[in-house]
Amino acid sequence: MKSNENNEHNFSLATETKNILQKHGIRLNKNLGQNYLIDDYKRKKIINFANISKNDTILEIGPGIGTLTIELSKKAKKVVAIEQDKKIFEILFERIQEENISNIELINDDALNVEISTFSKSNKIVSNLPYQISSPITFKFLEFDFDLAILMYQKEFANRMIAKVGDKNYSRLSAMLHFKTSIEFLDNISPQSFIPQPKVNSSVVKLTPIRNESFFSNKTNENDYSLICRALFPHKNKKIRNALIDSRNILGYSDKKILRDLLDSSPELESFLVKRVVKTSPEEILELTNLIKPILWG
Ligand SMILES: C[S@@+](CC[C@H](N)C(=O)[O-])C[C@H]1O[C@@H](n2cnc3c(N)ncnc32)[C@H](O)[C@@H]1O
Repeated sequence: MKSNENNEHNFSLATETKNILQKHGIRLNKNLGQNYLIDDYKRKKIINFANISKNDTILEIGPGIGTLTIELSKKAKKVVAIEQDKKIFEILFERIQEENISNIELINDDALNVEISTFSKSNKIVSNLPYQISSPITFKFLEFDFDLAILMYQKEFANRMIAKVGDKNYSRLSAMLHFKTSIEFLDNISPQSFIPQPKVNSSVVKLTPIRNESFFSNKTNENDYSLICRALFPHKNKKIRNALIDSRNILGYSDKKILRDLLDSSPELESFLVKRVVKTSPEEILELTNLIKPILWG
């Protein structure tokens, strides 16, 4: 077992990465999530998970000095890579020129500010994400029509994405992602696979968007569902009735008694109100949203 684990690492990338950073006098910036992959074995695995062909255009957020980017460009038709850090962008730009690579489009910007039309040039996403933007960038991905995404997140975040109803990690994130994408755990990556070593473990997951959006009917749009999730999940171990009352401001009620009386006077809500949030599936939250909407907001 131990020797297998050791075979699962190959740090040949470490010297190359350190040399590039040293040559340009770069000190990596923790605030930008700059932990660079130095494990060649894990790099190969991540790229293989994406099953890339010459028809694929790959979106990469945070290419850094090109650790994944250059390998991706050898397999894909094109790579669109968005790097926020100007100095790091320049290093990668220079590498691409020196190696005469013509199929990487490199953009120097905050990925959260880049138009979705730029994202949608790609059909696959492969990224070792900057963890500080995990949530907004994941929701941004879900605004366009891609085939699959292979993404690295902080392990705890990945666990919250994957968690099912009743799990201790079941969260607003799990409930929000549930109707939009299927999520598969692929691999764990330990801090030794990066420089500098992060204080957290990482996981690689695969997202496959769910394209049938009929679950959000005219009656209940996604915003209503999202609002109810925002109200429920800060109190996920409480019963729905108490969670809603505690989150009355989110629901637009300042008076506790008015909201409590409204909820208690609605027989159709009765069976929901006594359930614990953590035991309520996304389908049930959707049903609750449908019922509660006319009661709370007319
Ligand atoms: C975890 S590192 C990954 C680097 C490289 N892909 C690797 O695997 O070694 C994340 C990269 O994202 C960049 N970054 C951070 N915030 C960003 C943002 N909002 N938009 C685009 N790039 C960002 C950082 O500068 C850093 O280079």
